[in-house]
Amino acid sequence: MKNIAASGKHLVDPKGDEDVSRDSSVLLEAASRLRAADPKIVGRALLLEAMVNHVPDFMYAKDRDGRFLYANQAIIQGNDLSSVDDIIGLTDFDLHGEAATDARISEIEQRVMETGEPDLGYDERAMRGGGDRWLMMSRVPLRDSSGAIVGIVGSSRDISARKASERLMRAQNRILEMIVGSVAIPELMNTLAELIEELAEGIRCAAVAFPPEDGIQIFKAPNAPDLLLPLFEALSASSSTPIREATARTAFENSGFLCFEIPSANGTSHGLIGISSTKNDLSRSLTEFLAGASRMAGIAIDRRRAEQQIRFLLVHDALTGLENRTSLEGKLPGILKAAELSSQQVAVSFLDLDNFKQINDTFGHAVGDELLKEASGRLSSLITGKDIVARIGGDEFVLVLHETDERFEDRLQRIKTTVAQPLTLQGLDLKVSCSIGVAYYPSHGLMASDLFRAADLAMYKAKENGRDAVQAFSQELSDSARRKFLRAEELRTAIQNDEFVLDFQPQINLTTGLVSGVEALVRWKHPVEGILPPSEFIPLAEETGIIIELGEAVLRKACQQAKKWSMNARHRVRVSVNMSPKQFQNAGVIDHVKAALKESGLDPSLLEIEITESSIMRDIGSAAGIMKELTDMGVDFAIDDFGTSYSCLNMLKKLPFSRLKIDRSFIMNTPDDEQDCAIVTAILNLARSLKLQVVAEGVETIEQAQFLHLAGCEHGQGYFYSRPVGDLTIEALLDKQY
Ligand SMILES: Nc1nc2c(ncn2[C@@H]2O[C@@H]3COP(=O)(O)O[C@H]4[C@@H](O)[C@H](n5cnc6c(=O)[nH]c(N)nc65)O[C@@H]4COP(=O)(O)O[C@H]3[C@H]2O)c(=O)[nH]1
Repeated sequence: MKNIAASGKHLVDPKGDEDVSRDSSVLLEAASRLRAADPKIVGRALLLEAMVNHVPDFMYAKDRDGRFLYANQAIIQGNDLSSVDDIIGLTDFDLHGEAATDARISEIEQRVMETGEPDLGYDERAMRGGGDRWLMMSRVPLRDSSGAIVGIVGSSRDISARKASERLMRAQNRILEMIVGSVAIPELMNTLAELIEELAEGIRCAAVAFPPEDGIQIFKAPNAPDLLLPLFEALSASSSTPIREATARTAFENSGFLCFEIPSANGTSHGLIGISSTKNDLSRSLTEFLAGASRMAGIAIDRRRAEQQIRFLLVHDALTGLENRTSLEGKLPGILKAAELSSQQVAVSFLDLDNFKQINDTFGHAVGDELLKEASGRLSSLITGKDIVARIGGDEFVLVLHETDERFEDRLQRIKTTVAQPLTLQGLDLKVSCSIGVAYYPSHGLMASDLFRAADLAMYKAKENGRDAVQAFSQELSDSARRKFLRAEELRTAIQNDEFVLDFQPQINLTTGLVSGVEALVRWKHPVEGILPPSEFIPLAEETGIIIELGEAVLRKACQQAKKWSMNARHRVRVSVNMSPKQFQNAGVIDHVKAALKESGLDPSLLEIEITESSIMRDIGSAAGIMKELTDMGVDFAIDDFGTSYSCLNMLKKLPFSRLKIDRSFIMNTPDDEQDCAIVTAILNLARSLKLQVVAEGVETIEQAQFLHLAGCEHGQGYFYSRPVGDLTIEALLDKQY
């Protein structure tokens, strides 16, 4: 019999038969029954012991003083003991020292014994195996045959794995919450690092983020070692993301950290999470969790950045990063209020790049975008303090300037000059001027909307006056805008009242001297002002969009007249009709032409449409589509005013033109001006090699006609042959040819 009486405790010997503990009546009973040597009971006792020893849970019995009466094999092995004898008579304090006191084991056991209430299913940290080991404890009172509580029976189960996965789950939920809550990136990274450190004892975590601008942000959880810091700080702030990532990864790995990338939706990296453990190797479930957590962190950062971007775009222009109209309209009333209180002036100016549309159309949108960014940069560098520069549309900017020592007019002139400095974009040398209109608070308006209108009007005036200018608002401007508005209304009514008539100017075959075609030219038979030339109303019609309706009316009239002429073989002649850029770019253009041909019954080969280069340049692809559909029907196309705008010779090759009209400005000074003669000759050569016929416009003298004929030009049009005339005069002219 083994006695541990040396420790001064009451002991029981499981094999013993005489020296027994006072509190061990249960076992005494069992012993006495065993003594009776009932083989059945002995067999059952052995079976019971075998069962208890095979259970993986920890099972034990203790006496009222907390001394082990019995412990199964799981406990024996778990405490590095060799046999049950080694534990009998010991207390948890004997086994685990202060840890047992801290775990308040005897307190709980005493309560169970005193109250008789079992203590079931409580999670407790295990006293052995590190802080991550958890047990689920159950304790019930141990009673003797009389029902008296003589000790406690307990069992516990290792739930460390479940606890670990619960921790992972909690961490995962926290990350999900952060995704949903769109938390700020530093908070996300710090929380993430802390969550990771809490997952298991001995984990150290540091995280780095690569902000889109450049540089690096470092986040450390409490246990992350400082040794990583100097390495991260050595990272170059200006390096690109791949370099930052590679350097940070090396820093982590050199310090024995395992690295997880925080991927972004666009395939780059938001940052890295580095992790190491001072205790054991990282478990598989933990590394899997970290890989998942990094991906989730990536989603959280993507989401946060997208939200920031949306918030930014609400008040900023995406291309240039300048404030947008919403922001401007939000701020201006406050600025005006402050100006009122301080009796200051404010300048509200509209700035528009000259010929931007043409540059965009000619060189493409990429160049146009670069130009806008460059102009925005220049404008931003010129404003100070509370001034605002906003982009409110295509190439339209608004500047809100406060009073300074420099006069507003001088500042705006300086801004105009700076914007117009030459620049090189995608290998192209450009110089783009700008037009500025300005209105002053309070003299030109008290409300933001009035000032906007006034500045806009002034800007249009600057454009009208030849661009590259600063124009201040004035009452006269307002009056003329009003007149313009009324004129546009008049134009609309004129279309309803059919006040437009056509004149026709013959085009002459320079070899035969015969009429080869006529150009239809519109005139407004104004009820009060008499016949008005196109220069009086076409620009306004184009500006207001009225040209589309007007153009349709002209097309119909021209087709009807040509049809009428074609009924008489002598008068059969092709009619050229001008089509303005807005009309040509209008979605219904093909239908309009088809309708005019169908209504009149005109043979399409007797219709030629004249368009200018600017009509095409905006979208060569769509122009090609429109032209193809109409040329397939038999309609011809001529390129009008050739050489006067940004020409793209490539388009001549690509688009189905049959004729090219040399602008009057090149013919005007021939044959005296050698340069003009050279240009005309060059155009004729070009047309010849592209198999295009040529019409020279504005032929006024016999010398010009002779020069053109000798140079090989097939057709001429101009006052030398005939001014634009009515249909009857054309008929008379055609009759004369027979
Ligand atoms: N100095 C001079 N001028 C000559 C000579 N020969 C012809 N012209 C003028 O030059 C213009 C030729 O038409 P355009 O270049 O298409 O230029 C046209 C065309 O761009 C536009 N236009 C005329 N009718 C229409 C129309 O129905 N629709 C559209 N969209 N534009 C039209 O108005 C412009 C001016 O038309 P018009 O005043 O009729 O002026 C006509 C014509 O009268 C000449 O020898 N010397």
